[in-house]
Amino acid sequence: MLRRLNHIAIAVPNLTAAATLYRTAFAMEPTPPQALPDHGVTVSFIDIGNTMIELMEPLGNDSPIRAFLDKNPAGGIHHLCYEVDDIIAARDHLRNEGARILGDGEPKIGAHGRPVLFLHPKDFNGTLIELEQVQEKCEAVFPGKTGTVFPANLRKN
Ligand SMILES: CC[C@@H](C(=O)O)C(=O)SCCNC(=O)CCNC(=O)[C@H](O)C(C)(C)COP(=O)(O)OP(=O)(O)OC[C@H]1O[C@@H](n2cnc3c(N)ncnc32)[C@H](O)[C@@H]1OP(=O)(O)O
Ligand SMILES: [Co+2]
Repeated sequence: MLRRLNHIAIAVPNLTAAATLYRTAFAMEPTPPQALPDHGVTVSFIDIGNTMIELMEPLGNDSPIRAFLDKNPAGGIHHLCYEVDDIIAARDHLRNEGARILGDGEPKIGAHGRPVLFLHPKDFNGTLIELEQVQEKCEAVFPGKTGTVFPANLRKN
């Protein structure tokens, strides 16, 4: 079911400081900050070739990463994002296997303009998992919305 690792997400208390760290320490250029109010985060991505790093800062009072940062004030690895061919088929299979799908169970458009879902970390060895549908099937899940917010420099397919 799983294809490539799309990104590793790191929750950070300050996105500007984290971007500066990656720029100076690793000579990598993060994408400009992208505010995603529907997800309660502001993100920057760093393409390292075989995957991406997602730096995330809380946005708004109800940010889903707020409690995580309260427990890890300096930041930390927050989730892994795997690509899948068909997010609805993956969700239904995982639900049948007993996994909890977070939120209302319906995919939302993620940072790359593709449908995403999250799986409860307690069902996956303490690891929060994001599933992201690969580009070619997006149109079937969200007609007309494919690629609307996906930065051209991060398109893989
Ligand atoms: C930018 C868009 C998108 C993309 O396209 O890339 C994103 O990445 S958005 C990223 C942010 N969005 C989300 O994380 C959505 C899904 N997350 C959630 O629904 C919640 O964060 C959560 C996973 C249900 C946790 O809820 P929270 O209220 O923060 O904590 P709880 O107390 O309910 O946690 C229960 C339990 O789980 C442990 N936990 C929490 N977060 C993580 C984590 N990231 N990794 C591993 N474990 C985690 C938490 O410690 C609790 O454990 P116990 O203390 O043992 O009870
Ligand atoms: Co993510």
